Amino acid sequence: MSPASDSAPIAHIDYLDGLNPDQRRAVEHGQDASAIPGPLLVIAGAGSGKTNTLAHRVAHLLVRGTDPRRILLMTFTRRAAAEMTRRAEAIAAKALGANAAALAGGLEWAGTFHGVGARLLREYAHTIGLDPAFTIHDRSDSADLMNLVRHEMGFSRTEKRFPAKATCLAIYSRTVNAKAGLDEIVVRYFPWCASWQEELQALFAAYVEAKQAQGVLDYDDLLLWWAQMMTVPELAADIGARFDHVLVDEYQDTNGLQASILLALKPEGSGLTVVGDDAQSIYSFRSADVRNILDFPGHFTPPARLVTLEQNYRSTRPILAAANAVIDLAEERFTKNLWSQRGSGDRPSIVCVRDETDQARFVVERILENRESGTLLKSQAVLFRASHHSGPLEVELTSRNIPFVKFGGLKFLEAAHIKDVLSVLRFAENPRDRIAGFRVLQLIPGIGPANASRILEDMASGVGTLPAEPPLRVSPEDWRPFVDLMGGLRAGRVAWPADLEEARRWYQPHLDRLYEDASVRMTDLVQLQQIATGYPSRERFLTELTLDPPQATSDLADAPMLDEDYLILSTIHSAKGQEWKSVFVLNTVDGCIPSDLGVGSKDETEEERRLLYVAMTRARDSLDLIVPQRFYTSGQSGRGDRHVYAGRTRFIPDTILEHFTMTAWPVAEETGGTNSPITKPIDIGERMRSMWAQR
Ligand SMILES: Nc1ncnc2c1ncn2[C@@H]1O[C@H](COP(=O)(O)OP(=O)(O)OP(=O)(O)O)[C@@H](O)[C@H]1O
Repeated sequence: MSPASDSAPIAHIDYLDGLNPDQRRAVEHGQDASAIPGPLLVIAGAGSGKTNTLAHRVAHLLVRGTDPRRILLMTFTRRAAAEMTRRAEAIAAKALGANAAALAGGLEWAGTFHGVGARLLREYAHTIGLDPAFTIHDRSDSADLMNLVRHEMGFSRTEKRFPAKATCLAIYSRTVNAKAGLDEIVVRYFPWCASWQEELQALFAAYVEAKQAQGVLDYDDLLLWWAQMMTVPELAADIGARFDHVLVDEYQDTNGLQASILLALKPEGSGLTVVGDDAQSIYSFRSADVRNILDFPGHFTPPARLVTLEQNYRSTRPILAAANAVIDLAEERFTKNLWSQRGSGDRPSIVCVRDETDQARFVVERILENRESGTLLKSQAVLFRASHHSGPLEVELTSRNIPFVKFGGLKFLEAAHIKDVLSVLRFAENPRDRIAGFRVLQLIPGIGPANASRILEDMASGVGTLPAEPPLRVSPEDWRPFVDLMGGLRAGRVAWPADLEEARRWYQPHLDRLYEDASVRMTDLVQLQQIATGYPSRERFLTELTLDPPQATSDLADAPMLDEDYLILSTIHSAKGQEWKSVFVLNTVDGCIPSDLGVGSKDETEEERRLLYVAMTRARDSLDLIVPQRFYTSGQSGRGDRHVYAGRTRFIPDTILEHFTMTAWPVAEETGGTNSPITKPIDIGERMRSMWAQR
């Protein structure tokens, strides 16, 4: 098998016409070979058409006759998978015309690593000793179970404070995802927990046992179990043989486990395509390892073919030049400098403002000006490092009646009433799931933690069903409807999604009793029901909602709301893969980017630099980086105007300032000061220094 020659003349194929030569090389990789092609790594710089290229590659495979069911496509979010599928199928359908019926059934193996893992584990459950009805714990459920085990082992009563449940879970998760030893992870990332290593080891062993006894898997398990399954040669061969092509998007944000799964699926790399940009690797806190992408070619003999996409279609030249200057200061990377044909435009601005209140006022003013001159709110985005950075802006937007949607940080599924109803369904799906059962039982008047524990223990050691007679201190009127509901849900008395309606009806009186704002919460539950209609079964609903919860208020909105115009607020992490005409970055100061928490090690600092790069490369035409000069410190009442001064981010040192325009806001007249016609600050400091310059 010989890979397509890079110099081969490009044949005319209509649907590939819009691609540039590099994109086309990636799309057509291996098409001349009679066998499945060898591995391909596409390094796609920001805005270079990664999504476009991957969608065309999948479409091209379909057009050339690959069975869609034999394509495994893994993306970072389920939403990205859906979008990629839609685009690939549309391109292929257009190319195939009347023959497009062959696509029916579609790309059924498109999803996230976790989602695909969950599906394979259910299919192979019997072979690997797993209950196929396992339920999946989200992070907060996992932390609750960790806490329960921690408590049962007596660690919560130790004299010296044992690490909190969230820390325990973070240590556990890092260790398994990075495929590293506990000692290594503790010493490197959690040195203050070093004296607890033995206890942590015992805790994690008990946590794993508890999960198995209850038939639950946490997020990490979906990868861990899958990776373990792939170490059995017969299973690895069987699963690998189901797919001719395995394509992975955003490869820079995969972790060691994901890489090992991929290599086990396709040890020779045949049919393997991974796409990513090492300069945009920003998820190491989830154990993503930029080395995965850097080391990918060398896993194979001969090494994977490398195609690099460097033409940026998104940003104007000055924006790209500034972003290039920022990432140029980074250490190791594949990506060379991106270039753009998108004419000239303004250089990005660094806007100094007094504080966060002025920052919010500045942003709102500019956004409204942009709207006046024809840029929809939807084409503008405000990005920030941490969800809480947008607080003052949200206040300003609300008071001025400007609609906005916030990505990242919305905790719809963590709201108590949503969790209550989902727990009812989960408990029905898997009566061994103690965390779900513990939550649901305590909704019933008269049942507290001790009573709930006892009922669950009796269930675990007995027949596995709820007792028909009410437990002590519980009235039959409260108990019987619950037993009846659970029995019905277990037996599948009504079809999905009507069982969610049943659960909600049972929950209604409890909601009214437990919450003052029951009617507001009810609206959320109605929304949950609406979301449910999009899933084929209860199991798929629970699995996918847990794995890829709605990210933003817009994910939950009704269709009419989506037609309206609204501003986008987003954490930089959640802005990944998106683009807007006009982008504002809040708090471009040291302490925010890089975050105080992100400057422990050189690797962490490098990742913060990439975060700024990701933020900057989201902009098409205009980019404002805002630098508040001072921040009010909270929690210090009675001392008046307490604040700290902040400096411009270290990632934009003086040496690259030539790529930016420096401005200040408000200009003097707006502060009620002088009526100076000067709108840009004069560098008096420079004049002072030049007085002493050697001549
Ligand atoms: N061959 C092409 N010709 C014209 N425009 C293109 C081409 N390829 C991609 N584009 C446009 O470039 C922009 C960026 O594409 P896309 O979102 O696929 O980039 P990306 O590589 O995924 O970016 P990032 O990694 O920064 O999120 C889009 O507006 C897309 O329509």
